[in-house]
Parts: sequence; C-alpha cells; structure tokens
Amino acid sequence: MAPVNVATSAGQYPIHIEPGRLQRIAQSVPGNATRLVIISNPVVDGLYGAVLRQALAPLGKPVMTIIVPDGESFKSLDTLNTIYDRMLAEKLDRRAVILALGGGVIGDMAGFAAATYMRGIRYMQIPTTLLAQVDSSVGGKTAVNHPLGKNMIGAFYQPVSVDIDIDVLRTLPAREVSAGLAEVIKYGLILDAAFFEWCERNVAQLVALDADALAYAIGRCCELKAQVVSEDEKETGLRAILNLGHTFGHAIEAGLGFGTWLHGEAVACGLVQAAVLSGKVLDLPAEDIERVRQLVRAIGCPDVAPDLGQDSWLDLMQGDKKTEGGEIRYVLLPGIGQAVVQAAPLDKVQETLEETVGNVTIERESARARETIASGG
Ligand SMILES: NC(=O)c1ccc[n+]([C@@H]2O[C@H](COP(=O)([O-])OP(=O)(O)OC[C@H]3O[C@@H](n4cnc5c(N)ncnc54)[C@H](O)[C@@H]3O)[C@@H](O)[C@H]2O)c1
Ligand SMILES: O=C(O)C(=O)C[C@@H](O)[C@H](O)[C@H](O)COP(=O)(O)O
Ligand SMILES: [Zn+2]
Repeated sequence: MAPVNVATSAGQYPIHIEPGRLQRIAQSVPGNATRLVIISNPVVDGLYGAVLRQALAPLGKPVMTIIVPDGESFKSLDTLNTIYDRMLAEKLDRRAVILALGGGVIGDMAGFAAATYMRGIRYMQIPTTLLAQVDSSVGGKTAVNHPLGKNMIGAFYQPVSVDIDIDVLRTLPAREVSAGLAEVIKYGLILDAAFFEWCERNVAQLVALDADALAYAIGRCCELKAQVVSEDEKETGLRAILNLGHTFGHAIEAGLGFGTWLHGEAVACGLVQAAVLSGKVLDLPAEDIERVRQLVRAIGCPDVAPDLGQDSWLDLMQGDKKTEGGEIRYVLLPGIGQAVVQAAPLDKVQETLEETVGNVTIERESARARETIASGG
C-alpha cells in the first residue's frame, strides 16, 4: 500500500504500512540524526528490539536503548523523568532522534519526551499493538497520565514518520487484539458507515488476526485519522469526534485505577454508553444502538460498565478535556457514520449510566472475550 500522508503545520509525514517494515526501518531515519534512542519496554524490546537494532546497524549511527516498565500505570511523570535522566546523562543533542517501539503507552510517553527534551527533538513512531497501529501512533497526541485524570499532561507534537509492520501483531495477546478493535470500530461509527458494516461482516477474521482483514482495517483507520488530523491538528473542532466513547472510557480507566481495564476495553464500553446516550438525545435508532452493542461483544470487549457510583462517574467525566465552562461535552451519533460534539441534559446522562452500569469485573469479560474468539464469532 502507498504511504498515507498526514499534513500538519510543520509539513507532512508518511505512514508506511507494510509486512516486514521493521527490517526496512532505516529508510525512515532522518539522514542528519546524530544518535538514535529506542524507547521501549521489556516485553516489546525482548520480542523486536534486536530486529530493530540490526535493521539500524547499516546506518552506522550510535544507538542507545531506554527500557521503561510495561503498563498503563507507568505512563506517568515519574517514568518520564527516568527517560530524561538517561538522555541527559548520555548528553544527547538536539539532532538525536527517538524511536518509540511499542504500543500506545510507549508511543504517547516517548512522544512527550521528544516534545519536551531540549524544547523538542524529532521522533519516529514504530507501533507494535493493533491499537497503536490504527490510532495512537498517528496524529501527535502525546501525554502521560495524572492520578486525577487521563492524558492530562501532554502536548500536540507530530512524529517525523510512522512505520507499521503488521507482522508484529502475531505475538499480540488476544485481550490486546480485542482492545485495539474497539478503536477500529470507532472509526466506522464516527466517519464511515460502510466501514462499520465491513467490520460487522469481517469481525471473525479480525479477531483471528487474518492478515488481509487487518491490513485493510489498519489502512482505512490510518486514512480516516490522517484526514481528520490534517484538517484539525490541535482539536479546535472536528478532531474531538475521535474521542467517541472516551468521556465514559477515560472515567472507567481513572475510576478503576489505570491499567485495571485496558484503554481499548474502556473505550469499547464507552462506545455502547455513547450510543445509548445518543438514542436519548439525538434519537439514534434502537437497532443501531444494538448493532454497536453486538459488535463490541463480538470483538470480545465489555459492554457493561463498572459501578463507580453516579457521583464519581459525573465527577470523573467533568474533568474530561472536552469540558467547557463546567459543561461536559460528549461525542454523540445522530446515525452510524456521523458524529457531533455537544452537551447533554443531566437527566439523560443519569439515565444512561443507570442503564449501562452493572456488576461487572474484567475477569468475567476477558473470559467471554476468549470464548468469543475461540468460537470465531
Ligand atoms: N495518542 C493517541 O492518539 C492515542 C490514541 C489511542 C490510545 N492512546 C493511548 O494508548 C495507550 C494504550 O495503548 P495500547 O493498547 O497499545 O497498550 P500498551 O502500550 O500498554 O500495550 C499493550 C500491551 O501489549 C504489549 N505489546 C506491545 N506490542 C506487542 C507485540 N507486538 N507482541 C506482544 N506484546 C506486545 C505491551 O508490552 C503491553 O503489555 C493508552 O495509554 C491510551 O491512552 C493514545
Ligand atoms: O487522536 C485523537 O484525537 C484521539 O482522541 C484518539 C483517542 O483514541 C486517544 O485515546 C486520545 O489519546 C484521547 O485523547 P484525549 O485528548 O481525550 O486524552
Ligand atoms: Zn483512544
């Protein structure tokens, strides 16, 4: 597939989507880079670090690797500080280039390190989860979490390239595949009804990591995200639609403690909650709400939200970045394939919470995910 280009205020950058791209990564490295800094975690570095370093060797540039602990709970200012410590101790200059090798946690944190080290150095996104390949590696949202909220400390800062190697998904655990598919569905819901229908028809192939289905889905999501980011890089308007399901989802992540539910699991549940609220506020037909619920279940993600208590739910959602003047703004669906961002009456939100919250634990949901995947549907 030809690269997908993302147009930004600082020029454009390519998204390369190719099996085996990791072996050809040298093609994306800026020629004047003085040093290369791989930022990864023990799991991903163990699987793909050696391949990456071997692919970089012909460039003859010094390569260093910074390993941070794995998991959402380490996407924090504390971990970021350990990255700065190493970079400063190594006296990296402004022409050093960071290579973010991992999922969205690594990509968001390494991107923020790049945005802030010496006021900004270049970085490359090398996403290794489905979620990172379809969403987080594109568009330049970089951040770490704060105990009081998700992605609260960050910057818009674009990478110089995104290199997607579909082959690396073969080692991804099933639960992470399900989580990544939540963001895939999101793209259909907000922008492309035909793509949503394609996801419904191809869900068994997607959960089974069929290479052709994955390549199509990753390419389509990257195209859709590139269009939105090119039009509204810093979320002054349109880009907020990419937050469908996230007002609810981020509340779940922060409310349960970061890492209890995966980001994609929380978003999947949030998609159902946003659809239910859309039914109440914008008359989204009941059959469309049911289609969202069924697809979320089919990818193996939870469709029942945890009981955080109504007050906590509202308090957490109040802290969302889309809130303006104290008014929570939600991404809502007038229909499948269309999205708007607006406030919603409190009683409709309360009804939505009453109808979508239940006595649910992620263990139960994960077991169902495994059963769904094993039965192929
Ligand atoms: N910047 C954005 O636009 C954006 C968009 C969506 C999500 N995000 C962020 O992304 C994060 C979630 O990312 P994620 O779902 O990739 O989670 P993650 O980065 O935690 O990765 C998931 C797990 O998979 C492992 N892993 C990664 N690649 C692997 C591979 N190829 N084989 C085996 N194991 C592998 C990781 O070590 C980790 O344990 C959240 O913090 C979320 O807020 C950001
Ligand atoms: O790229 C975007 O814009 C998104 O909103 C994509 C989301 O999937 C992603 O989770 C993002 O990090 C959420 O952004 P936030 O501004 O709500 O933290
Ligand atoms: Zn997301």
